[in-house]
Amino acid sequence: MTKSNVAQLDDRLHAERQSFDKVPLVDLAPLLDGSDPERLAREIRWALANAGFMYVKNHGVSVRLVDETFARARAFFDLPTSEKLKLHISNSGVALRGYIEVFGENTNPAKTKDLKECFDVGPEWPTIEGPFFGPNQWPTAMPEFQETVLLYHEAMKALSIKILSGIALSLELPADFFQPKMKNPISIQRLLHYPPQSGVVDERIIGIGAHTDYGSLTILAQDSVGGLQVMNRDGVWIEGNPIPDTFVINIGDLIQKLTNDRYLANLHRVVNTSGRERYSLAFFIDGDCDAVITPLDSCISDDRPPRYPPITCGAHKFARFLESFPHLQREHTDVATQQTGPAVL
Ligand SMILES: O=C(O)CCC(=O)C(=O)O
Ligand SMILES: [Fe+2]
Repeated sequence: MTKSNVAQLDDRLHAERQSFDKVPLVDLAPLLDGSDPERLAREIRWALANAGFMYVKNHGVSVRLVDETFARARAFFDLPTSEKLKLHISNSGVALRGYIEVFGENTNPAKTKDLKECFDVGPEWPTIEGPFFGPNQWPTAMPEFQETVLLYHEAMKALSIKILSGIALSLELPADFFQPKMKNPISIQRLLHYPPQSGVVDERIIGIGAHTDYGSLTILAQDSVGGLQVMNRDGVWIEGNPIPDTFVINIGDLIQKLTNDRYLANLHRVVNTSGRERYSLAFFIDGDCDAVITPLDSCISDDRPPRYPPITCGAHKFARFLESFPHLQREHTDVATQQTGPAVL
């Protein structure tokens, strides 16, 4: 555990939380087999209100698929940089798909540069329809890479729908609450590689800078190396050490807004001082591009008026991307804010 020198929860967010010294672990079996969804809802409620993070076990995703996706990711990042740069995200026009080199995206740009490289894929979409829907870029010499990554992305989408049903129950909403706002949701499957840092770590360069995630839900698979850290209410970084056969789940800004701060989109970062290469697979899902997020009635009271104005998923997400992608700052397009008939979340 390390005391933060980077960022703190603001006072309003800080005051309402209970502290934790390890990220809670939640068994998804009672949700998936229907045996005790209420107990699960209570566990999710505690985890998301206080940590914004939880490990999940008994998630039903094949270990083989996870292992295979890690193997494909390693093979991809082992390609020469010149090959990877041919698939650079800036080549995909306004669609945010492809390769991002070390320091190419900085998640906490005022404080740190990100010592990571990554590759982003989304739902297959033949034409460019804005930043979140467009054709993917693929390494043509690796057809098995495309096949496995798309399968993994589908498995994550299916799991996210189940977890979101548990989150809905934890908020005393119907299990299918999120469904009408997720007809064609924004989702990104990201593969990440963190080179190790050795010697004296320059605090201005770390694997991924302190940040909150932008969307609704993130499902993270990490290898055995470690380095993920999550902030508790006292400003202490808690290690999110790898636990075999689990995923790390966290919520992003959109669920914090939806719950009027009852649930926390928490700060996290990666520092890889293990001496080994670290790989992770991060899946992000939001709502439909035009779904409007507005605080739930059940999270509003006289003492707690709405803290967030309504915003569409697409507009929020694109604004956050603009902060962290230098190439977007150069070629800014406001296509994400074009909307068609908003659905209210
Ligand atoms: O690689 C990890 O462990 C965390 C990645 C992450 O926080 C992100 O991509 O938003
Ligand atoms: Fe993150």
